[in-house]
Formats: sequence, C-alpha cells, structure tokens
Amino acid sequence: MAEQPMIEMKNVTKVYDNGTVGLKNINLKINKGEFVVIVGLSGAGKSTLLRAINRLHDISEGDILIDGESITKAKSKNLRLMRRKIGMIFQSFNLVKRSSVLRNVLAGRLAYYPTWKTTFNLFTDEDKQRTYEALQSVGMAEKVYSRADELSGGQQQRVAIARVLTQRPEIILADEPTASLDPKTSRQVMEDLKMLNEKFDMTVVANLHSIELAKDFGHRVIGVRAGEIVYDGKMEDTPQSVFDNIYNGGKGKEED
Ligand SMILES: Nc1ncnc2c1ncn2[C@@H]1O[C@H](COP(=O)(O)OP(=O)(O)OP(=O)(O)O)[C@@H](O)[C@H]1O
Repeated sequence: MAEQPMIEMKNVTKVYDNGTVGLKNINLKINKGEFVVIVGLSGAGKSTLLRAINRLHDISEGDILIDGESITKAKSKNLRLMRRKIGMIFQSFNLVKRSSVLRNVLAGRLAYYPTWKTTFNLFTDEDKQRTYEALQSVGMAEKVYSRADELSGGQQQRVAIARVLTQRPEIILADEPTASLDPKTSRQVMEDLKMLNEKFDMTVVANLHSIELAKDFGHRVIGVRAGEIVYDGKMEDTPQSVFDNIYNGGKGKEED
C-alpha cells in the first residue's frame, strides 16, 4: 500500500498573540491507521500541536496537509469539508450537557447537513440508526434518552467517542482524553479509541499524561518539549529512558 501521509506538518511554527512560541518548526508525517501518542511536560505544546492540525488554532508559519490537501490554505466551504474528516475528543468531553445523549451523538452528523435541516431536527433515519449503533459500540445504548449531565465523566467521554464514531472521520485528535477520569475508566476510554483505530481504521493522535497508557496503547510515540519534537519512534523501540528524559527535562535532543 502506498504510504500517503494522512497528516503532514511542514515547517510549522505557532506564535501566540502575546508572543509565546507554541510550536517551533515542526516537521511530522503521520500515516493512515497509525495510533500516535504525544507526550511531554505541561506547557510543552501538545495541545497546540493537536489543535493546529484541525485549525482550531491558526499557525503562524508553515503548512499542514490533511490527506494531501492543505488545511492551512483551505477557505470556508473547503475547510468545513476537511474538518469533517477530523474528529476531536476533549478532556472536558464537550457535550451539550442539557441535551440528550441521542442529540449529542447525532451532532456528529451535523457537518453533513445544511444548517436549516438541523435547526428543524431533520436528521435521517439512517443517521439515527448510525447513532444508535455507535452508542452500542461503546456500551452506552441504554442511555440514549438520558441527559448528558446525568452521566458520569467516563460515560460522557464514551458518548463523545460515539459522537466521533457517528461523524466517521479519518482522523481522531484526542486531547488528554482521560485526564479527568479514574484509572479504570481511563483504560476503557482508551480501549474505545483503540476500537476506532482497529475496527474503523481511523488514524488516532492522542495527547496523554499517563506514560502507562501511552505505552499500552500507542504504536508510535512523539515527545514534545518547549514547542519542539525531541523524540519520534515506534513504541516497541522506545526505552524507558526516553520518557524519563522528556519528563525530567533532560538536556539535548534524543535521536529520531
Ligand atoms: N491561547 C494562548 N495564548 C498564549 N499562550 C498560550 C495559549 N495557549 C497555550 N499557550 C502557551 O503555549 C505553550 C504550549 O501550551 P500547550 O497548551 O500547547 O501545552 P501542553 O503541552 O498541551 O500543556 P498541558 O499538558 O498543560 O495541556 C505554553 O507556554 C502555553 O502557556
């Protein structure tokens, strides 16, 4: 199979308005079907990196290609179409708390409808079916009519995963998906992400604080420090010393 990168970052720099450098000259290729974990100290630039990929943050320099097409240069309609290919999972779940699980998961289809249809709730039966199946895949089908704010944190994150599954993106960006969950629930959520990766061939890029989860679920690990990539390698080839170095603020760069 030809290796067309799903995500390609070329000389990407991000400087925030206040002058903080979030990313420094990042070059990175991620292929279809990879499960990549990004590790680094707080403030290293992990969220900035992830949010640059779907243009939640505009970058200052460089170019980002999604499936071979520049998202950096994409204009409104095209940007919308490109974003449909990218699902996002947040630490804080980002559900509409007062809405039902059903409506939250259907929202994964929003980008496929013109606004007026969604305003009038004109989702197709097929999409409702898809929603139900997605909830089944994460073991949440019996909660379909519950309000989102009646669910535990772990259940909310699983609903968020069902929403992303309903969206059927090519790429999942997960920004600290387990940071507010207990260890057992965290593992369950990571299993769900693994299912999206393996069963639906979605490319997953996840920022993780937990080295243990990173090791257990990531195929490839990218270490970030002060806005730069300081390590990039297959998980199976990555010794503990790499993690120690990244988290202990070791000097110099580890090798690719
Ligand atoms: N909106 C913003 N404006 C200015 N600086 C910002 C903004 N967001 C992030 N930064 C800065 O950019 C740098 C990278 O932040 P980022 O949130 O990407 O780090 P992180 O590795 O995701 O950290 P954490 O693990 O704590 O979420 C930090 O110095 C941070 O203070």
